[in-house]
Amino acid sequence: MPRKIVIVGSGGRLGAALLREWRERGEEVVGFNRELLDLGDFSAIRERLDALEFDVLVNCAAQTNVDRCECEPEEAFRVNSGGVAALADVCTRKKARCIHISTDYVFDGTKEKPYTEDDEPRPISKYGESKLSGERCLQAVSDRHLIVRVSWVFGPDRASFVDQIIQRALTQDRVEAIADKISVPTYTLDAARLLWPLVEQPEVGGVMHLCNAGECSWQQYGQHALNCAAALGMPLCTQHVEPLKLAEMKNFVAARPRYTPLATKKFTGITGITPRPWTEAVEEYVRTIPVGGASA
Ligand SMILES: NC(=O)C1=CN([C@@H]2O[C@H](COP(=O)(O)OP(=O)(O)OC[C@H]3O[C@@H](n4cnc5c(N)ncnc54)[C@H](OP(=O)(O)O)[C@@H]3O)[C@@H](O)[C@H]2O)C=CC1
Ligand SMILES: Cc1cn([C@H]2C[C@H](O)[C@@H](COP(=O)(O)OP(=O)(O)O[C@H]3O[C@@H](C)C(=O)[C@@H](O)[C@H]3O)O2)c(=O)[nH]c1=O
Repeated sequence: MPRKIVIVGSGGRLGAALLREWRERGEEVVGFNRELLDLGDFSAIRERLDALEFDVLVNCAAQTNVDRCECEPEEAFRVNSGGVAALADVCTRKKARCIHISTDYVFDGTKEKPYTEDDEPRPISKYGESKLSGERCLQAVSDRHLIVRVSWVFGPDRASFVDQIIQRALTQDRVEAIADKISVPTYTLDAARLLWPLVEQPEVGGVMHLCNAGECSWQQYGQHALNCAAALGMPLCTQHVEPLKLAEMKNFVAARPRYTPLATKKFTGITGITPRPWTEAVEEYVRTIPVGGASA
């Protein structure tokens, strides 16, 4: 029987990539962007989705502005937790599977080895708390549903740290990034390829970590992006990313965890696939950016 897939958050960085990539594979995929479906409007969620037939719903929508979540926790919980509960309810009633995207920010970052799915989440920001609460809403209704935690998402559908750092180096002599905060980038086009086997395995539920391989600081991530841009002949004003300390980021409202690489052993055990290194993914992505500069 052909699968019908709904993507919620199809206007975002990850959701837009999943919609396009999976449609290109010939899959039947319907997307809801924020205009079509507001996650804070629980009755609209019921009305829109009850009227649709689908087998799998992938939720990529979230309030992802970490500092805004800290200042507006009610909105953060309404969208990142209440909205997820409403989606889970619709999916459970329709006997559809919900694949919900979550984050490395559910962890406090005090560990010294990559976080596994068995590690206890302990968020240190309202964003992290609201995302963990969303996970728990999903887990409360059915263990058929799947939570996929990703980290440092980048890709062609919305500018992110890679684009910002290249843009800065194209216009400024000095570029800085935080050197004492470590995680793993996740390329949206790789995520589209890697998530597909999980869509095809309805028996896989619970929590799963998924990101590219390796780990880096924000400075190393930015430095690699600049190395790739320089190798492509982009007219950079500087090719070096200077180190900053997390404690120096006085404009950050929310606390950020220091060390949140995600271990992907469980994913590899289930699918037989090892994600490629983040360095290769960044290199491929930077090649797609026009030589004149990154998108805004
Ligand atoms: N970005 C990252 O580095 C990381 C992201 N994640 C998680 O991955 C997922 C995808 O993130 P990503 O694609 O990068 O983020 P984006 O911010 O690009 O996408 C999120 C989408 O959700 C939409 N949205 C926000 N509020 C609402 C609402 N009330 N109702 C409906 N839609 C809403 C946004 O709308 P609009 O287009 O109007 O902004 C946006 O299109 C999220 O669950 C996020 O928590 C996890 C780890 C890292
Ligand atoms: C990394 C960095 C960011 N910034 C700025 C850029 C941006 O405006 C602001 C916050 O940066 P980021 O958005 O990259 O960082 P942050 O908001 O912490 O990003 C998070 O997003 C959420 C959705 C997640 O789930 C996390 O995994 C993580 O990717 O700080 C710097 O000025 N210097 C830096 O070195």
